Amino acid sequence: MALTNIHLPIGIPLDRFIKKKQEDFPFATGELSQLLRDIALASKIVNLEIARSGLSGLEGAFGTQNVQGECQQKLDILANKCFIRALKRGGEVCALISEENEGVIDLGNTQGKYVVAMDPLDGSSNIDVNVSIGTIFSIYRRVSEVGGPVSEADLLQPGTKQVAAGYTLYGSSCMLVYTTGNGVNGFTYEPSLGEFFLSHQNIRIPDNPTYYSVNEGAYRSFGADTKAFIEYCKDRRISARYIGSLVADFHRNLLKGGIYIYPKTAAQPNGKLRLCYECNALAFIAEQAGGAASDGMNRIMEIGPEKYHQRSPFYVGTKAMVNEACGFIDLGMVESATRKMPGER
Ligand SMILES: O=P(O)(O)OC[C@H]1O[C@](O)(COP(=O)(O)O)[C@@H](O)[C@@H]1O
Ligand SMILES: [Mg+2]
Ligand SMILES: [Mg+2]
Repeated sequence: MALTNIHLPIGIPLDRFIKKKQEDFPFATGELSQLLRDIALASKIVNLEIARSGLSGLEGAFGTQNVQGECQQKLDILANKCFIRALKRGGEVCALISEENEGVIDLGNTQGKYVVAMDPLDGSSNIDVNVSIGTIFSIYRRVSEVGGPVSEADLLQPGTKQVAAGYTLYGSSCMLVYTTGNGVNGFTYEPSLGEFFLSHQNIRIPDNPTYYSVNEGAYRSFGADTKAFIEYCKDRRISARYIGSLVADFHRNLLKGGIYIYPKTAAQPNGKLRLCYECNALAFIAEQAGGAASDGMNRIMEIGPEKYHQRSPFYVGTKAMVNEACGFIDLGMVESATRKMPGER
């Protein structure tokens, strides 16, 4: 029986939901379930630190740069430490890659079956201004021998090999949204009980796009195809929304319908976002919710990563919109701003 047909009551605690879902896999041994709980635990701690960062002196820059030359914020560093510590102590993860670390973080858990790629804090430019930010994670089964050394191949797997992925959104409420390949579910954090509860069951992205999200401040550096697609969205009176936190922009479009775009530009020929710990996880969620994700030419999850921090242009959201955006790129037509959809008068 298809898993998505099993309706668990709204409000079920995350722990019970994970347990129930595990029961559907007779051969499951519980490691992935425990790993998801470890991520939920770290998310609760980070959520608390974000909420009081204005009082605890955790706002502002840490004074260091990450491998991408970006100034690391204190909360980038804190979130990174929280997740690394929770995954190390959880024991299920042997190694991970993080936006905030150049190389592989070997957790010393040689018996760990899983590896993780994570963006511990997404939307860093919004940290100090009380705008929604998030954490993004992708989980893979290691390909090297359990008990042996971690290999580069463990961390450079295509998105199609994800066994689970998701994000935590630190916004007006804290939410954890994830998939294990059987639909997408969202859990809202209840601070007074210290627990996540099922609030958004079997999320499906609406087919009808309500929003398009792109940083139009960079419009002049976009290619003709991207400009044409934006004009096309305006022609269709689709509303523009751009928070500048990928997780928050993605989450809105996931619930309301729409597309998030971070295209290649003259200055960033591969775009800005990172394939391994930003694009792949959201692509998995989008596809599991009936949407799509592309780099403009290829399905994001089929791209074989060559480097931990490699960037990729990113088009994600409502399937028809992503296909349309790719259509503009295909044809690379300048005049496509007036192009009509097939069958559209
Ligand atoms: O300011 P820009 O160029 O629009 O970039 C905003 C994008 O960069 C990001 O902040 C990159 O992520 P990090 O904050 O994790 O580095 C995304 O969250 C966001 O969508
Ligand atoms: Mg990010
Ligand atoms: Mg980040």
